[in-house]
Amino acid sequence: MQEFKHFINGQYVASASGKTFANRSPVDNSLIGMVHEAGREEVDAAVAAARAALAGPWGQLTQAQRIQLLNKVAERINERFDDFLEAECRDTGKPKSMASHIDIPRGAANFKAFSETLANHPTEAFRLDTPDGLGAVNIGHRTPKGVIAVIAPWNLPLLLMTWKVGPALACGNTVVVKPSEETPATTTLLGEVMNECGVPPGVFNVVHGFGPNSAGAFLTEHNGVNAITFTGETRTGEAIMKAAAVGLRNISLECGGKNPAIVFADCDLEKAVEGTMRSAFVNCGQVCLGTERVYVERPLFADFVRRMKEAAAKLKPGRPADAAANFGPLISHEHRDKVLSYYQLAVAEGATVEIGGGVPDMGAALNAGAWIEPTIWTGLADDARVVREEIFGPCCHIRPFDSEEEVIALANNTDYGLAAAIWTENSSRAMRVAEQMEAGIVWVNSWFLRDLRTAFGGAKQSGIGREGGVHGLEFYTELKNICIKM
Ligand SMILES: NC(=O)C1=CN([C@@H]2O[C@H](COP(=O)(O)OP(=O)(O)OC[C@H]3O[C@@H](n4cnc5c(N)ncnc54)[C@H](O)[C@@H]3O)[C@@H](O)[C@H]2O)C=CC1
Ligand SMILES: O=C(O)/C=C/C=C(\O)C(=O)O
Repeated sequence: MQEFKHFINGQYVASASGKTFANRSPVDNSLIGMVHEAGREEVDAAVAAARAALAGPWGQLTQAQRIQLLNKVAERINERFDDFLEAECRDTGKPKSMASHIDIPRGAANFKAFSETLANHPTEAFRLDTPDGLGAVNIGHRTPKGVIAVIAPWNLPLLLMTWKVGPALACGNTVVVKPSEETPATTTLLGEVMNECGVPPGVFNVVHGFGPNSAGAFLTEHNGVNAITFTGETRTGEAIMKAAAVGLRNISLECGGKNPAIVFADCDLEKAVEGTMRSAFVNCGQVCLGTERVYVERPLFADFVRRMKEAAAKLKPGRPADAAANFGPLISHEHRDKVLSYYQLAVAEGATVEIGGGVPDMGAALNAGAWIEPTIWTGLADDARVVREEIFGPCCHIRPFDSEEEVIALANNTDYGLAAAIWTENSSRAMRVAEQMEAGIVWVNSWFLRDLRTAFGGAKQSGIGREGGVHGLEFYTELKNICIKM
């Protein structure tokens, strides 16, 4: 049986308390291994190691040397692709066909993308006139923020953790990562890769555990942490913001969404159905960018619903290694209970269940897993809780609309503002509507098409700040202005 230890100062260490918790497979509830739960002692040690590394060899490296090391990390992840794939799919139950195209390649690419941005980013400079005619020059100088706490979720564990660790390290910071208690494996494995690549001890540290009154809270409350970056639920983001208020530490929050897709009658219907299917059901609907509200122009509505039902009926659940499977389980029984409570609520709120709505019979070998049916509803009111709250499961509500003005108002009628997708062949309309979306990311005729140089983050309750490309520099570095009088 596997044992997941903390990774502190370049070494795997057990918890002094001896406290562990079980990591179970969402596929069949079998025991994957035992995870050590960090107490304050381990969090203190990890933060101390990260602080020491800042002042030690890591702090002495040039930017070019750091970038070289991080490129090596990316290459090593690719060399150990199968190890990462196996670990990620065991923890999450997601199909290997998906993780091998999204999670693991992005896990490696995240270390390269930001290094390139950084290497090509110019320094700000302004010349200032002065009364003596000699002038002054202002030069922007960036330094690392210090020790960054990375609090990561379980839905795309390697991808979302490295999306933060890559830029943090490229900017010269050190990190202490707290992966989700549901998915300890790939973050633990990354420790091995860091050692194999010669990243100095203390630069990358990992502590395992839960949120409140456990590793997550101990880390975010720690006064040796200079800034906190988080992806996960909005309410957790609020708790982290409170912790960060003590000592005025910076935060970057990427939180939930209740993302709309808008399908105009002039769209390419096949592409719109294919894209909306992916956005609602990939990763069993556990993607913060995923679509849970679909608005379809009335002439197309019935046909669109029919096609979505047909496509959803063809989704094939199965074990990660099953090459024919394209639909995994939810992350846990606890999360399935939450999603199923929304399935019941939808019926109570008057939905027509077009397909799904329950738990599939997966057979004796898999029935103990956290399997759930892909579900489509129609007929709910705009103020139904199912239409307003983030469910984070494989489900969406489809509603007709009659005009552009109406659908813009409907799409924006949400507390969240992460992403939106617009399907139309009319590019003027696409731009007009995209500009009016209250969201951090808008896709036109696509979904989850990522260019890592672009800004990523949410409006309203979907987060604070932007990461990606040069935008990450604002969070991961301290900008100092040096004014030189001539
Ligand atoms: N990417 C996203 O937007 C994600 C959204 N979610 C949403 O969150 C819901 C709950 O899932 P969870 O995994 O429980 O999300 P969560 O937001 O509670 O957990 C995410 C991370 O934060 C940590 N954490 C929790 N409370 C904390 C605290 N007080 N201080 C510091 N760290 C803390 C967790 O241990 C985990 O590592 C899901 O049902 C879904 O709606 C979950 C995962 C990802
Ligand atoms: O592509 C990225 O960098 C981030 C994607 C984030 C999600 O899909 C998520 O948080 O669910």
